[in-house]
Amino acid sequence: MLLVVNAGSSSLKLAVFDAGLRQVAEARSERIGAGGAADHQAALQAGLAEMGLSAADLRAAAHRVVHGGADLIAPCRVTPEVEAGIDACAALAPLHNPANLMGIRALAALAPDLAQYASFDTAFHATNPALATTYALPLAERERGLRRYGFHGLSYAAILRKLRAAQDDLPARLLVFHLGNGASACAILNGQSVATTMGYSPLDGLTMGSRGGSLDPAVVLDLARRHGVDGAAQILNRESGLKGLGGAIDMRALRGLATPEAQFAIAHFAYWAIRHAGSLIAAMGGLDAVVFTGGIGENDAGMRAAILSGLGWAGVAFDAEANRTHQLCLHKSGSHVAIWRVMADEERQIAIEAMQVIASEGT
Ligand SMILES: Nc1ncnc2c1ncn2[C@@H]1O[C@H](COP(=O)(O)OP(=O)(O)O)[C@@H](O)[C@H]1O
Ligand SMILES: CC(=O)OP(=O)(O)O
Ligand SMILES: [Mg+2]
Repeated sequence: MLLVVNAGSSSLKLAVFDAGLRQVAEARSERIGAGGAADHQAALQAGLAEMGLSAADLRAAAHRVVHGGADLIAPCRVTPEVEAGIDACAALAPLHNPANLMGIRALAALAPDLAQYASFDTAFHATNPALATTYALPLAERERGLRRYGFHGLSYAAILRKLRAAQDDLPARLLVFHLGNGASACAILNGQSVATTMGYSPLDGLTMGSRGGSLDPAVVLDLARRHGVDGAAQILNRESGLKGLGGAIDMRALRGLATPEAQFAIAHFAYWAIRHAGSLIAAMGGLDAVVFTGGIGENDAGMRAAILSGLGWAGVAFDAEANRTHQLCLHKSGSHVAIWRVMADEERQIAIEAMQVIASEGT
């Protein structure tokens, strides 16, 4: 059996797949270190116990790793070198990579002989052209790896897999919104990522739960001068976005608040999703289909309606009743653009990728 570990900064999602890629168990723990499990190792142990499994039952484990940098662009076995590579990217994804490493190390402590694999959120965007990934910075800075990478790639890859399974032809120009706690959008042209809203780190792009999305770099300089680099990082990663504007990270909580600030935060989220969509549609030279995924994209009909209403100019016409009742197909008949709601499926994607690596090892 294959254990998939999706370790977040304060959460741990586990899923277990059998050799036929059937999901046979899952467990989720939240608020690690803040009222939940004491640490990731305790959460892992509790999760395995909840699923009635011990480390001895497992054939392998596979992890979501958010930032793989320029080198880690394909799923692989976790070796000391790979661990060092993940560690080297930790400063670029401070909410994610340290937690991903904790998951890997916690499991290694429980089961030292277990084969572990990693899949990278950045890998899907390795097809972006240099024009899209290059920051117009001096060569010496670019050579240090300052460039756009993009994230949520496991979710985007899962969407393509599901669309391919459901229909013969992929739409040529596909815009996907992954709207969860972290949020991004991606332009997928002929099945390949060509542009995405996140950049060097998962801070860029859309308004998010506690990250503000795109802003003028001079704002970062100002924050760093006033609060120091660590203080600025704290503000940008944990105190901005919906939390900074509306007082709650969580979209459901924000909708419950119903204050003018909360309303403004929700409107800001939709407005910037539409603005960034315009840029992504331009990068593809038009639009044939839109997909929503992630906790907000899948469940918040009001947010979908707000974003789709702002994309009428691109030929998007949605069926309000289908949207309100969370159908999988949301376009009006006659819409030039198809609109679908697709469940995020990062865990199965990680399992599939790990199985492919295992098969290529011939073990
Ligand atoms: N029914 C719902 N209505 C509005 N927002 C929702 C709903 N269900 C979940 N969400 C939002 O989805 C977000 C979490 O998305 P999710 O993809 O689970 O996050 P993560 O990035 O941590 O995996 C939160 O803002 C949460 O409030
Ligand atoms: C990359 C990223 O932002 O991930 P998440 O949505 O899980 O925070
Ligand atoms: Mg997520």
